[in-house]
Amino acid sequence: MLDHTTHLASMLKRPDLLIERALVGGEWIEAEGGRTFDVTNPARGDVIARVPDLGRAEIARAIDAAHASQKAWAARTGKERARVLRRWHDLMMEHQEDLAVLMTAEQGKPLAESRGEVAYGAAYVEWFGEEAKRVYGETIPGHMPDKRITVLKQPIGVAAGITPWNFPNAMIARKVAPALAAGCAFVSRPASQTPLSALAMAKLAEEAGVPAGVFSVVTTMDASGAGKEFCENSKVRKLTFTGSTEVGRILLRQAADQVMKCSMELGGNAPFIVFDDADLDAAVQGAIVSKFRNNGQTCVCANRIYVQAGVYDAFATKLAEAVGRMKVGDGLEAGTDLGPLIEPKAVAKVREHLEDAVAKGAKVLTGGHGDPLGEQFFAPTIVTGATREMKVAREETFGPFAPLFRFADEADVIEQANDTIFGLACYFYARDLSRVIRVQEALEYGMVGVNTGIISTEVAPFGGVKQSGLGREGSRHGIEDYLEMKYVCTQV
Ligand SMILES: NC(=O)C1=CN([C@@H]2O[C@H](COP(=O)(O)OP(=O)(O)OC[C@H]3O[C@@H](n4cnc5c(N)ncnc54)[C@H](OP(=O)(O)O)[C@@H]3O)[C@@H](O)[C@H]2O)C=CC1
Ligand SMILES: O=C(O)[C@H](O)CS(=O)(=O)O
Repeated sequence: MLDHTTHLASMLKRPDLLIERALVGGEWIEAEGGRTFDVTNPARGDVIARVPDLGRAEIARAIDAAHASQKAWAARTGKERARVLRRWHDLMMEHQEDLAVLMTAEQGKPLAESRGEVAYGAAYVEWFGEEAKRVYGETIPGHMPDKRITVLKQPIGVAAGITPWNFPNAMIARKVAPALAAGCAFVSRPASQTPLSALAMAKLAEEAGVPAGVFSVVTTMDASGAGKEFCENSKVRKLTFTGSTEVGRILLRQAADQVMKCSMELGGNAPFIVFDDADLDAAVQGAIVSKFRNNGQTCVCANRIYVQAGVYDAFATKLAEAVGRMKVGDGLEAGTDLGPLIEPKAVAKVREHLEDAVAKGAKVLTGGHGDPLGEQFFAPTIVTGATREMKVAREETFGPFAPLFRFADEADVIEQANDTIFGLACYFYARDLSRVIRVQEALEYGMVGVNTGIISTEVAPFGGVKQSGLGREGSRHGIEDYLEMKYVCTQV
């Protein structure tokens, strides 16, 4: 008899990558008592998988296995760990299509974006495989004739990660890869909406030679329970989280009891600024990719679009024309630019920000309504006349809603752009060199796109300031969060 997985499995070259088990200590297990939760396709609403709903006892078993296997993994040379990570990268790319189909099925993004995300996640694995060979210590000239000083870098031990649904592959790769490269072991708890990508990645990691216990994936509906186990279990020495600032605060409070090392990639409220000397066509393309990638469901999306008065109308017209050409649809269907939002509450957030803006004087230029395809689809929307009194000026929309704010001059827009508790990404378009230097220095953000709307890459330090997070992921800096520094003073 056909079951709920049949249709999706039939789309895969490797149907065994559609996994309904959790990976705990090298074993693929069901939950105690067979408890499961459904994974649904946000475009169609159908159940595509049922995965184990683990409890804290099973999560603790994964942590125990990580603790038991970590020292042997750390004892391998960086070169040996690099070889395993390279193989994992190669397997992810070899199975890019299957991983992309699984991602679109569970998250909804267009297949082309899913393919891109798989390559992006694999790039982090490749990058940190290379970094595994470059964990350098240092020697320091002694402070006394009979003293010798060295500094060692050693893996922190067991790391635990909680990741969101919006990038179900890359957010895991961006954490697991540096951890394994450093010699740590890792327990991953993916978002309940999108566990399939993580489980498939774990299968390929196993095939690449990651030893049993070094990388576990614990699926559970009890996000809070998983977070508490990670923060309270004395075997865990590192917590890494990507998600909302609200949940980040909860985890930081919980982690404080063990003074646990934390990395936090949290919410954003990115300003996208178009000065009157900008290349308007380039700015429109940058706004499209920054605002509508993943249907606006990224922490680095343009959330507020500021346009200088002299080019406001021209920019608005061009942007509306470009947005009008975007196709809303099922991510698995060719030609789709914008899939469904992840769940009904995400559509409700878009409607809330739209209705609030209109009530406070904004005008809908395009969109502003749902889509006949279903309740989780929403038309890409632009409003003009946005002001700082509106909710969208202070809160992350996380959807296809583009408010255009008009500004007078540089000082005006810098003040508005920085008037937020967030500080993750920002973007601006200008061609005057002095202005570019002044503005990039004045914006209070961890990442700045200058004449570009897409900045994410494994070679650069990704992260925010203020309440957008702690630490950096990617680049040569990203591995430091999984290392401890040890100072050795030797009497000679
Ligand atoms: N910085 C970023 O990249 C992201 C930012 N966001 C922001 O967060 C908002 C809400 O999105 P949402 O997905 O709900 O983000 P959340 O922060 O609520 O969820 C992110 C992850 O944290 C888990 N989680 C939720 N509550 C807890 C808890 N108490 N302890 C431990 N883990 C927990 C979630 O589990 P589960 O989903 O299973 O409940 C999920 O895996 C978005 O609108 C956006 O503003 C969201 C995603 C990514
Ligand atoms: O969490 C996110 O939104 C991602 O970090 C954005 S990106 O790294 O894919 O740009």
